[in-house]
Amino acid sequence: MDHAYGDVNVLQSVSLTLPSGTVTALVGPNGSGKTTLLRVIAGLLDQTGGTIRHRNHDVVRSIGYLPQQPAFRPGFTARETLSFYAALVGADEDAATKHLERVGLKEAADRPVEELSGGMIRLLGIAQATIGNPPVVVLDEPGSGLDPGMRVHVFDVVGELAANGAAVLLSSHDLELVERSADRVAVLDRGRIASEGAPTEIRDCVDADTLLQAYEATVTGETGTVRVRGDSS
Ligand SMILES: Nc1ncnc2c1ncn2[C@@H]1O[C@H](COP(=O)(O)OP(=O)(O)OP(=O)(O)O)[C@@H](O)[C@H]1O
Repeated sequence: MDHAYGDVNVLQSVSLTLPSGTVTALVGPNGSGKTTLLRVIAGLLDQTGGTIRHRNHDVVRSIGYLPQQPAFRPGFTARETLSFYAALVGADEDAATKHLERVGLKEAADRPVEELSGGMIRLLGIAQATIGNPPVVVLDEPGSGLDPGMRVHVFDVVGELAANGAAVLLSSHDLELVERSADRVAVLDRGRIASEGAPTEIRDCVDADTLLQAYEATVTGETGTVRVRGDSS
């Protein structure tokens, strides 16, 4: 698939298969197009070329999505917020409570969302993305802003979703955690998939010992500079 913002091509000939029961991690430099790709897959942005095919048609909710910066309407508690989303997808209050517990928000369930920390908001976003058990779950940097313990927990939760049959696609800059937890890795570089496969395959491709080494050998560009495509004027 392709995507362009105006006449700036940001995704070019990206082809990705998300098998059920697996976690695929999308990694790549800042500005490489990860968020754009996740938004296209989630149906929030139109692709300018190509097709997306889903195998599951008979479900109330086909895709769950966590945006990079989740935000919730103030004035409601975490539980009320999630119950609202549960009702939208035909799930009940118990499901909302279960999902809050799963992401570690049991004790914060009755706090208004405006009193939650940034990390807690992300956890609520993950609960929101997974309620109704969508067969495809797309998470934009689910571990960002979380403490190390919580980040590992979130990757464990993601692993459980896959174990229950979901196809999960997440973006992350935490290559160590990705190497440990993801079944498959796709390296996006300047809008193209530069490498894709199991972490061991990505490493073997460039004869690297770690995913980080493989990543450094795969992506182009200088460390410390962000490549910007297009003209903002
Ligand atoms: N709404 C927009 N209009 C125009 N250009 C955009 C828009 N959103 C993103 N871009 C550009 O598209 C490119 C890819 O951005 P994107 O947010 O998809 O990257 P990313 O890989 O998710 O980056 P990061 O790791 O920093 O979150 C960048 O060059 C960015 O400047």
